[in-house]
Amino acid sequence: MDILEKIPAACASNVVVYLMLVWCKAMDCYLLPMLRFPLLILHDFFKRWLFKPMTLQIEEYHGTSTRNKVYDASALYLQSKISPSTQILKISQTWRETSLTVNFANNQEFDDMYEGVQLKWKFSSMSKRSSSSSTSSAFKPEQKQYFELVFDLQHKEKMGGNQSRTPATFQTVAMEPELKETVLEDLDRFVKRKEFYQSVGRAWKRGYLLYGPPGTGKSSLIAAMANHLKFDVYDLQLTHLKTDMELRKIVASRGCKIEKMLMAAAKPELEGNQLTLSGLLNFTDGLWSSCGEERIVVFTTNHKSKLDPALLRSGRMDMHIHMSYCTYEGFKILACNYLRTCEQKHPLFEEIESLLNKTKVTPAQVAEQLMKSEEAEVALQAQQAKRQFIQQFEDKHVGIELKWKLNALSKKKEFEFSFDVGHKDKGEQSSCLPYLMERFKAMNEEAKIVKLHTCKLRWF
Ligand SMILES: Nc1ncnc2c1ncn2[C@@H]1O[C@H](COP(=O)(O)OP(=O)(O)OP(=O)(O)O)[C@@H](O)[C@H]1O
Repeated sequence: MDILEKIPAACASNVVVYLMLVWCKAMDCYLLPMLRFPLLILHDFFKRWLFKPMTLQIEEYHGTSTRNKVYDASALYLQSKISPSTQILKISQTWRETSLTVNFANNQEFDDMYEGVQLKWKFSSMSKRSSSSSTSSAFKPEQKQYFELVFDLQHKEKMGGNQSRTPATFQTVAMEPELKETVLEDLDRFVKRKEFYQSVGRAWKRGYLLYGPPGTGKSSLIAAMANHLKFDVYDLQLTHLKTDMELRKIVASRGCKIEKMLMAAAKPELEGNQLTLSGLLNFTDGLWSSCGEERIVVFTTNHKSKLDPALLRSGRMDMHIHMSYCTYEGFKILACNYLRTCEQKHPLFEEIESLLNKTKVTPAQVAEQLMKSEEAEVALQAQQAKRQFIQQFEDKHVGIELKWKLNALSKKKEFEFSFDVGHKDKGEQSSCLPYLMERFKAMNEEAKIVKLHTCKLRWF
């Protein structure tokens, strides 16, 4: 009886196994091949839908004649990607060459992978129209060659596509606390006021001018501003641009691709390049009107006085921020950054405060000293010692404005003394020594410990 009951169950399980085998066979032989095509289309569709490309363009030349190091490094790297399976290559050999030169062919592509991110490289080369009217002897490449590196936008941070995000923040930038507060408030007010700008019929944009000597933190402040607002920075070295056309192209090609952009444009003095004032004004004004999102432009210069007032007027440069030499307040921030002496006041601070009041030293110079040791004591002593040995002063003598710098750290213990070249006759070397010796006497004690070897004249 028991056996009779089990027979239908065994048959049923056999049938199920048989049906499964038939199903698998059918899937393998008929259904999967039939589904493959629609599945591929679906896969492609979703991939394309989800894939937002980010392209890094790496040109061979920066400006007109300076080679781009990133291009050379990319070319070297991609040489290693040439394999027996590479389908196209450009081969050449001149009469003088003994071996073949292998190069990339136009539009040649390479697939690549970086930390799990799918990459595509593309090489492009195009002939440039040579301007026969040009009389300049400067080197001008006949081919424009560049690589494009494409990856999904979502991997931008990993790929370092956001060049702007340096670690500087408002907390780490050494500047006067009130000025820092004013800049922060101004930025926050600006980003909150989209409707306000619309209601008064103005483009939603703000311009800042950062001016001051090299190494006072202008670039650091730009990074801090971008990090605070989570904006992308587009860095533009105006001295590298040769024509207004190049500037216009930048606005047209890149300007609007970056949402929430902070454009940092360095050195708008227009000295030594062919950009014109109207080109620069069109650029700043055009940048706003061509793009809908909020825009911030920060110009940086070491010489505000050399800028045209038209560029400085409110509406173009709304806020002018003077970045100056290191004050005691700034020093405390740097000491906190580098030595973590944020809460406590080190016994050497008082002496350093009085030395900072007497000398001009940039935050970059202070930071360099503080980096020399992780030990607060050692770094602060180095700081104090350096302040005693490097001193810069400005002075006036027989109606001439003078700058002098005493550097007892350099091997020769030299003393630099400079004045405008127009006063060359009055300031000749023979008369500068007695003048300086007299000034030494009037100086603080630290200056006296330096033995004067040379009086080096520099024209500026
Ligand atoms: N105010 C500052 N606060 C914090 N760090 C600073 C400051 N100024 C300079 N530094 C340090 O010195 C380095 C150089 O400074 P930075 O490039 O910001 O100066 P800069 O004023 O932009 O100079 P340049 O006019 O030559 O472009 C920075 O990387 C930073 O480490």
